[in-house]
Amino acid sequence: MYRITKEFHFSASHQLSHLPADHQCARLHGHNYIVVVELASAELNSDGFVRDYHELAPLKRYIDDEFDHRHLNEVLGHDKVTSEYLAKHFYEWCKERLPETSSVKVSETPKTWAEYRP
Ligand SMILES: Nc1nc2c(c(=O)[nH]1)N=C([C@H](O)[C@H](O)COP(=O)(O)OP(=O)(O)OP(=O)(O)O)CN2
Ligand SMILES: [Zn+2]
Repeated sequence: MYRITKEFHFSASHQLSHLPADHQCARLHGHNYIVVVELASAELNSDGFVRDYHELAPLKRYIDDEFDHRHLNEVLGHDKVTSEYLAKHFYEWCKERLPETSSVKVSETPKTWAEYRP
């Protein structure tokens, strides 16, 4: 199996309002998010690619237009804007457009990663 990844960055605010009021993440705050999309295939295409990295450009546009410098509770329309939910959201967006999508990882801080891999 061949696997490729590409990384995307955005900055956004969120508020995990469902958490107890004394939890730090119940307060409005922000992160410099990193999204890593993985694509997998048993075969390479005639160019020797799983998929040309350039074909992930629509994801960059989607992130820049809809997520960068925005409030994620508004973007996703709910308050459980965790990295787990974001990973699933980006996985589903990519899978619809790029069937080789195999997982998405999201980082909120230099020490944390959440992955969605069905
Ligand atoms: N499983 C998850 N746990 C938490 C998430 C999440 O998305 N998934 N999110 C948060 C907060 O939004 C935020 O990311 C805080 O993370 P945390 O690592 O607790 O923050 P710190 O940088 O302050 O951690 P320290 O290492 O303690 O300084 C919380 N949990
Ligand atoms: Zn947070």
